[in-house]
Amino acid sequence: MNPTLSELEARATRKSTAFGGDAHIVCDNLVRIYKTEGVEVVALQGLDLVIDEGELVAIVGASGSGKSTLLNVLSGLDVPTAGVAKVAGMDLLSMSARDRLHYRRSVVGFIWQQTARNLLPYLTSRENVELPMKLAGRRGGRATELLELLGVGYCADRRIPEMSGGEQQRVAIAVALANSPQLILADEPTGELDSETSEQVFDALRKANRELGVTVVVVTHDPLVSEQVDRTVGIRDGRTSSETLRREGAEGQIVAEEYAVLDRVGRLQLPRDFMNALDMERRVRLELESDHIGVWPAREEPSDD
Ligand SMILES: Nc1ncnc2c1ncn2[C@@H]1O[C@H](COP(=O)(O)OP(=O)(O)OP(=O)(O)O)[C@@H](O)[C@H]1O
Repeated sequence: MNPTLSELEARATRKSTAFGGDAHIVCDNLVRIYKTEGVEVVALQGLDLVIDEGELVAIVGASGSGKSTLLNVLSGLDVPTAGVAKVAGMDLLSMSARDRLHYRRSVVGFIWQQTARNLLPYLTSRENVELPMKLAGRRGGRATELLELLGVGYCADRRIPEMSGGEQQRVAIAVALANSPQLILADEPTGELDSETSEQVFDALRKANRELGVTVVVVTHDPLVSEQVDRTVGIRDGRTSSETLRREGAEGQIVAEEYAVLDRVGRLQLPRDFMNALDMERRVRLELESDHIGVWPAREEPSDD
C-alpha cells in the first residue's frame, strides 16, 4: 500500500532531524568559499561534524585543509557560505548581530596560538580574566578561583610580559572560561611551546573539560595533544576524512582505532597513502562480501580471500 501524505511528511521530518540530532556541535554539509580579487577558494567543501556535550576533541589536518576556517565559524567570527552550523542549539548562520555578540561573549571561549593575541599586556592576569566578566555585566569574583584551578594562581598579580609562554596560555584558558562558556575552541594552543610546557597547557584544557564539563575542540599539529584525547578528527580538503577513537583496553592500555568517515550518501575518502600504494586513481572496483567491502584498483582482479 502506498504511504499516505502524512506518513511521507512524518518520514521527511524524521530524516531532516536525524543528522546530529541535538548534539552540542552539528556541522552539516558546511561550505565556506572565500572570494579574493575574483578568485574563489573553497575552504570547507561540505564538512560534516557532530560533537557531543562534554567531549574533548582534537582536529588535525595538513596546512590549508580548513581547520582554522572551521574554528572561526564555530566561534561566531566567520559566517559560512552554506550548510548548517549549530552550537548548543544556536544556528550560527541565521543568528542576529545581538545574539552573535552574546554567543561570542558567553557561550564560546577562544584561545589563539599566539600568546600575545589572547591577553592585554598592560593588565595583570587577574584583570585579564575579569575583563570579559565586566564586559558581560558580571562581577569578577571567579577570576582568582579560575587561575588557581589551572595552576597559575601565583601569576594573578603579574602582568603578561612577566610570565612564560606556558603560563600565559594557561591564563588565556582562564580568560576563555571567564563567562562560564559551554564550549572552548583552541587554535594550536601549544604551537609556540616546548613539550613540557605544552603538557601543562594541555592539562589545563583537560581540567576545564573534566572538572567544569566544558566541551573542548582543539586544532593541533602536536601529537602530545592529539594522542591524548578520546577522539581525533582528521580534515582533508575541507571535509572530515578520518577519525581516531581511543579507549582503554582490558589491561589498562590505550587502544587507538582509525576509521574513515562515511557521509550520509556513502562517500568516503580513502587514505592517500593507501591509494598510492596500489596505484588507485579515478576508478576502483568494489565487491560486497558478507562482512566487508573489497576495493581494488580498476584493472586488478579480486584475490581469493
Ligand atoms: N580570509 C581568507 N581569504 C581567502 N582565503 C582564505 C582565507 N582564510 C583561509 N583561506 C584559504 O582557505 C583554505 C583553508 O585555510 P585554513 O586557514 O582554514 O587552513 P588550516 O587547515 O587552518 O591551515 P594551517 O594549518 O596552515 O593554519 C586555504 O586554502 C586558505 O588559503
